[in-house]
Amino acid sequence: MQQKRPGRGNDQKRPLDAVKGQGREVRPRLQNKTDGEKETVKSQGDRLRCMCYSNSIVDNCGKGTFLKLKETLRLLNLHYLSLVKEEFLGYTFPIAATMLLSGEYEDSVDDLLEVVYTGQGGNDLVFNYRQVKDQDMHLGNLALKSLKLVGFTYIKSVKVAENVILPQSTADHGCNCKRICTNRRSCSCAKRNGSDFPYVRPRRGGGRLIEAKDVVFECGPSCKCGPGCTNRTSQQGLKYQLEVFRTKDKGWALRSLDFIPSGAPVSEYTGVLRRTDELDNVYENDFIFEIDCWHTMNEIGMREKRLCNVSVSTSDLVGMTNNEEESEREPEYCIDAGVYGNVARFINHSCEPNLFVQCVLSSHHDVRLARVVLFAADDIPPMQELTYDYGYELDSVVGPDGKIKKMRCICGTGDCRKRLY
Ligand SMILES: C[S@@+](CC[C@H](N)C(=O)[O-])C[C@H]1O[C@@H](n2cnc3c(N)ncnc32)[C@H](O)[C@@H]1O
Repeated sequence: MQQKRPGRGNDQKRPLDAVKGQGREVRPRLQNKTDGEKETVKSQGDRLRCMCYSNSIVDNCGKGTFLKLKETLRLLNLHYLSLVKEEFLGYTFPIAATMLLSGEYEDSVDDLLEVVYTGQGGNDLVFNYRQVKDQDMHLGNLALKSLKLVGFTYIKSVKVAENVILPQSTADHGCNCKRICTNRRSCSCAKRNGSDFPYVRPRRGGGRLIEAKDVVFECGPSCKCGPGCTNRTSQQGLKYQLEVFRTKDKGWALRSLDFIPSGAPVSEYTGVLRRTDELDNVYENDFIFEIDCWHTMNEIGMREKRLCNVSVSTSDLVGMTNNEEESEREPEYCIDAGVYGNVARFINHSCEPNLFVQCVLSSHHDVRLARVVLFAADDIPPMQELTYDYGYELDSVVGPDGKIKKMRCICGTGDCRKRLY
């Protein structure tokens, strides 16, 4: 039996009643090497990668400034940790709360949006700053280790595996509108969405999805409209300042520092677009998202169709099958965010989520390879954990021993189903 992985599941039970933000996030990567009792971090090659808040980073500052800042931040950290002692009960200290870039490592790279953090120590500070030995697992490196960070590389858009061929965008996929699509009668992309635009118009505070749909057809590379077209909303990157934070019992999680209005796109789920059958014997990857758009549209398994009054014309779609046996099979493709991914990989499950999953087609019309985008299901106040319903079918997850695996859900909501799978 194949392992069922998160897909759109039951989140479509939450219709968007009425559809009523630039951020970067901190996520360092640490690759530990065990060398007998002593752990080391190889500085060169095994790089630590992170996305950072600009105000957490002081780059290339003079040595005096650097030391002063370091001390200030050390005190701030101590103060901060004493305030949040409760929250960090059970943690091994030190905990990395801030990361400083000193510009004193030969392999430091900072291209403004993305910083490659190369750890602490092992460089020749007196002579030429070159890396002369492996870094030890102490000081800042130890602080990162205590957060049990697992290595992954941040990618803003999906990476396609070598054996997956993404259909080319052709002229008949595109509309002929100029600059911004506004006429729902003449825009061919609007027509595919049931002769209307899926997003609220710009003059009404655009960029929010009006209702959850089986699939949203956005404008893409073959369209004549420009990048600012509202019908490209989910392609416009992160709008809200998102923060990866540590929970007491669910590991890492995601929240927003900004208010997010209902219907706003929060993040695409990025990772490597793979064939699902390649992952049949993979049991230790919690970051696989099955693209089950077609299955949801056809209520296959326990999936429920979207509550929308416009059905998608199948002539606009490719990748479907009329063969019952084939259609009952598990989704053919998935997004694997185990090694490459973005903030979305940190979003936990909730039985009463504040996000929902929306399949979006923009550069092609193959539903099996649709983009997976998370939208706000409600108005979400700042600092509230962001969650979606993983939609696992109970008893569908099997371990390497062939036995059904069960996982307790600890979302803590009133309607909690008590089991994740
Ligand atoms: C995609 S990851 C989410 C981020 C994860 N918390 C982390 O630390 O990287 C999914 C994993 O998070 C945990 N998780 C998420 N939601 C949960 C929930 N409601 N109850 C229990 N565990 C949950 C489970 O271990 C699950 O396999």
